[in-house]
Amino acid sequence: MSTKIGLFYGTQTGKTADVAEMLQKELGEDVVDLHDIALAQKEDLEAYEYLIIGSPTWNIGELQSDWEAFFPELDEIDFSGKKVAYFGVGDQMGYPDNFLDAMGILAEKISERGATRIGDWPTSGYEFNDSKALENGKFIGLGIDEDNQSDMTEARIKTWVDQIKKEFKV
Ligand SMILES: Cc1cc2nc3c(=O)[nH]c(=O)nc-3n(C[C@H](O)[C@H](O)[C@H](O)COP(=O)(O)O)c2cc1C
Repeated sequence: MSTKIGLFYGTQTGKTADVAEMLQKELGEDVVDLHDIALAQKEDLEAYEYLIIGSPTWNIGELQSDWEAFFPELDEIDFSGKKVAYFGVGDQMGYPDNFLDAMGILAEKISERGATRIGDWPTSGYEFNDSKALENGKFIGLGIDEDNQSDMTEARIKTWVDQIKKEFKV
């Protein structure tokens, strides 16, 4: 089992890939392996005890298409004993009723398969109506909005990385 963190992301127009790279830089290139889910196999996820999962939301409340294609395979992975953190990329002004839904859809499935979730994130500083990524009044992972709040991305990443470092104990 690798002691590194496996970061798996999907992206349509590159924004989630950019955020994935920023997270890797902040956590350390020797600590994080980046994987585009479009090219990943289930064995790639199985190899890590610590995972970060990232997806933008597309088509009003849907997973990004490569995550959608991979989604049935999640049912074949045993996530018990794995710690998983999530980040979502979305547009709170354009899609206020479905902000970051994909992050919630992935976390629900992966938690169902036995994973321990880390990396909750406050909703203050965002304006939206509803999201599938909410639990007990918090986001279940980091929320990034490159369409409306790109100036906040760097600080959000820094704060979240400090937090998950402690929660992962890396
Ligand atoms: C047709 C369309 C539908 C979208 N639907 C949502 C949505 O339901 N919720 C959301 O938060 N963002 C939504 N977005 C915004 C994207 O998630 C956002 O632009 C994101 O940065 C794209 O990431 P990517 O470049 O990694 O694909 C949508 C964008 C488009 C163009």
